[in-house]
Amino acid sequence: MQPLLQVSGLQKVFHGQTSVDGISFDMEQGRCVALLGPNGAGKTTTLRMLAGLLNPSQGSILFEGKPIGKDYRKQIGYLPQSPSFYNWMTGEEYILFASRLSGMGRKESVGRAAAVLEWMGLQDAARRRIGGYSGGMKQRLGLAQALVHTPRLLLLDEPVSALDPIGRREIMDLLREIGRETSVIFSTHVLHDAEEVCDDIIMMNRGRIAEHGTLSTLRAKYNRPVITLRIEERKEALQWLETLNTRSFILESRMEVDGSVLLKVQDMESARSVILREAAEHGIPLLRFEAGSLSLEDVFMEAVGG
Ligand SMILES: Nc1ncnc2c1ncn2[C@@H]1O[C@H](COP(=O)(O)OP(=O)(O)OP(=O)(O)O)[C@@H](O)[C@H]1O
Repeated sequence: MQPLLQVSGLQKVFHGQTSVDGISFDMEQGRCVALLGPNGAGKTTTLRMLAGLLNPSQGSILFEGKPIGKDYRKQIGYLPQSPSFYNWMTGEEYILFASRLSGMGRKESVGRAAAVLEWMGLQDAARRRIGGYSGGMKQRLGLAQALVHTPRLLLLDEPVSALDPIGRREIMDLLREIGRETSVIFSTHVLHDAEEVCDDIIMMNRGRIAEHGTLSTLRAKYNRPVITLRIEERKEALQWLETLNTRSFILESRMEVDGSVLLKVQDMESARSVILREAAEHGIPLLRFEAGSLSLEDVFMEAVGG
């Protein structure tokens, strides 16, 4: 099947500074893709190029196999990071305005605006001025605006980052629903949000793709055994921990915020038996011993060099 989107060597340079540095990826129809990365990674710039709002310095974007052209804007819905609204308009007027801008006829606009406002839970507020909406309501209105013309691809720039926990939950629940009906790319710097709604993750850092794959392939790829250990802070125990760090079966160790030590090990079975045997022999007061594997959070931190 032909990918919905084929991005190849996409680059954006602003005043000699490269913000997006030759990224390439394909996106299948019906997928939800999270563009995940820290501040300044190039997510907004990428989304603006994908939305056709910014010309790439180099590279190409093919939508259903064709270069993006005049009609492309009708195929996509875009919600910018900080959408601005006309506060004097009512929600309904704004959505009708957005639908007309996207080329829909008057009659069709009216029906579709009502449907999308209801879907976003704004039917009761539809005749109120946007100036009186909460942050969460404005974001739902932004989603309604992006969805009103039934786009084939929805591009959402950090749709939950400015919201309080309740607003965030509302939008995340809606995103999961929307993802069942439409292909979605949304940017976030929060891994948990990406995991919650998306099938695929593109990890960006410094304008490049650091990792790309489905959640399960990324988890499998980085499925390295780790042991988390916490001991009572006694001199002999701490000395033992220091010697442990120098052993060849430990690939890497890191202190966690709660005082635990996270040990990436070569082989779980042998590492576990050595550590437990030595702890028993030396009478090390273990407070925590946990055998597991790297979380996607660790993968993300590794990929972005955190
Ligand atoms: N219009 C512009 N002119 C000059 N530099 C820009 C412009 N837009 C973005 N940049 C720069 O490009 C880099 C990437 O910015 P971008 O906003 O795409 O990152 P981001 O991943 O979306 O980050 P954030 O989460 O902070 O929004 C940054 O260094 C930014 O300063």
